[in-house]
Amino acid sequence: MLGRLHVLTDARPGRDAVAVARAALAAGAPLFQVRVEDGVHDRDFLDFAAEVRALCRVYGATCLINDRVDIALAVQADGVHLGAFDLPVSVARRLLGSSAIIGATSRDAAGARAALVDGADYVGVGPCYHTSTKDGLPDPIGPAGLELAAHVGLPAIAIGGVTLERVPELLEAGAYGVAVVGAVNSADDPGVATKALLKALS
Ligand SMILES: Cc1ncc(COP(=O)(O)OP(=O)(O)O)c(N)n1
Ligand SMILES: Cc1ncsc1CCOP(=O)(O)O
Ligand SMILES: [Mg+2]
Repeated sequence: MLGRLHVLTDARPGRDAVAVARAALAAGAPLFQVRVEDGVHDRDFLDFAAEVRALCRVYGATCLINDRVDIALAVQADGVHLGAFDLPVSVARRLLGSSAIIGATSRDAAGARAALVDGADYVGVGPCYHTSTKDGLPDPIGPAGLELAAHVGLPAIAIGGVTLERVPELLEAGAYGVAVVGAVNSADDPGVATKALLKALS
C-alpha cells in the first residue's frame, strides 16, 4: 500500500540529509523520496540515492527517486516521482516495469486525469501553500485547488508548505497523504516531527 507520509530529502548544503532520513525512518516514515538540488553531479546523486535506498531497506520503507529513472534503476529503488519536464510516465513505466511505483506532479484536475490515463500510481498535487524550499513555483492552490485534483481516481499527495497543523484541512479536501521537506528536515527533532505527522494522517 502506498505510504501516506512522503518525506523528501533536503540535500541543500550544510544539512545532514542522511541523518534526517535515519531518524525519520526509525520513527516510522513509510516512504522516502530522494530529491537533490539542481546541478548535483550524477555520481553524487547516485551515491546519495544508494545510501538512502539502503536505509529504506533496513526500515522496510519505500524508496522513490525524484526525476531520474536511470538512478532509480541503478539503486533498485521502488519507483520514481516525475514532473512535467521529466520522462513521461508511460516511458518510465516501460523502463521500470509494472510493479514500480510511479508518481506524477499535477496542479489541477486535468493534470491528475492525464496522470491517471498515463498509468501513474499517485499524483503529487501542489504547491498547496507557499514554500521557501523550492523557487519558481506558481501560486499556491490551497485546499480548494487540491480538492479538484484529489477526486479523479488517483491517490493525491499534497505538497508545498505542508505543516502538521495543515494536515487536517488537506485530508478534509481529499488528500490521501502529504509530502514534506521542511516539516521533517527543518524540525528540531525529525523523529518527533515524523511521528506527529503520522499520527495526524492516521
Ligand atoms: C510527491 C511529490 N509531488 C510533487 C513533486 C514535485 O515534482 P516536480 O514538479 O518534478 O519538481 P521537483 O521536485 O523535481 O523539483 C515531488 N517532487 N513530489
Ligand atoms: C518539491 C516541491 N514541489 C512543490 S513544493 C516542493 C517543496 C516542498 O517543500 P516544503 O515541504 O518544505 O514546503
Ligand atoms: Mg521533477
